[in-house]
Amino acid sequence: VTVKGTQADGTPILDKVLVNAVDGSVVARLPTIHTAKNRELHDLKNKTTLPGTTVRTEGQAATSDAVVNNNYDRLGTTYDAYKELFNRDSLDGSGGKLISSVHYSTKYNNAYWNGTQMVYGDGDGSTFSNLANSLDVTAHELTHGVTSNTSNLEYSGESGGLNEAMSDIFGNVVEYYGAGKVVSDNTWKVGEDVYTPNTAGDALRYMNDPAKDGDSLDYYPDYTSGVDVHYSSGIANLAFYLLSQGGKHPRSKTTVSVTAIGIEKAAQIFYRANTQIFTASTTFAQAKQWTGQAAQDLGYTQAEISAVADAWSAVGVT
Ligand SMILES: O=C(NO)[C@]12CC[C@H](CC1)C2
Ligand SMILES: [Zn+2]
Repeated sequence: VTVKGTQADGTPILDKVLVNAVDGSVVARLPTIHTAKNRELHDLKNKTTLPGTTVRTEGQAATSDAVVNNNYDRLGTTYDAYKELFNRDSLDGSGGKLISSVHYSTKYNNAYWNGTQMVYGDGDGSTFSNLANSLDVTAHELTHGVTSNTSNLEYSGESGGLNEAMSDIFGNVVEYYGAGKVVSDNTWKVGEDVYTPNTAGDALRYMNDPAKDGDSLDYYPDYTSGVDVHYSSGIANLAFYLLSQGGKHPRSKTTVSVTAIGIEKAAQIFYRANTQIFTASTTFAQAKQWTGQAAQDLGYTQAEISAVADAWSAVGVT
């Protein structure tokens, strides 16, 4: 591997060449490895016509807007997590741009992926503080981009719940990575760093006890097609939590006891399933089958493969 140059942000552009050991001649040149994070930040200045004014691109210095700088940094951490944990180079696996627009509308209590880019509201200061400052929200939105480039889980019905769950799951896996690969209560809370700034300890959603938010599902038999995808996601969120940490259903909807395999192995299983096996119409039952397949493909032990099935059984996916 030779260094062919450096990116705008100083990271090396690597050139992989195959060299004849006898005379040193180059036999073959392999594709250049993308190493840039490819960030492109826009300021909507509280309007709604995307993408807004370009205010910071990859390698550019910090601006005078802390929200822009924070989101730029969160995107960097998310890029790094996907590269280090899953060897994924950006949304599309080949260095695709990370386009992010902040200050969307006025007092907007939401953030979303529009099929091409991430969009963040400032929050109203009561329900949410600025959502662009949050690592798990940023990684949640970027993961919608990963999902749209891979399984492309349809954003309705059971696949829609799985789509939202992938974003909650990897949003928190990235938060775990950003915390120095340390699991804490926050690892299982969604949006806790920007949700209700005047109330400590609460969160938008709770992966370890989804029903705690008053709306999310934690048991597949309760699922109906009319349930919002942000609530049916709780079924898969809880399965991921139980697979990572072990234990039983927090509200005793089942008595299945799940053996912990740890968050990183659970993340590898769900990442491989979402990016290599899931289809756009994947159901919860297929998610159970295909996360089990992913664990097998990864060469995990029979006990670990069984733990995957147990985690889904624990949330009523038989
Ligand atoms: O699902 C979402 N975005 O795609 C969110 C998750 C946290 C904010 C509120 C709802 C954004
Ligand atoms: Zn979402």
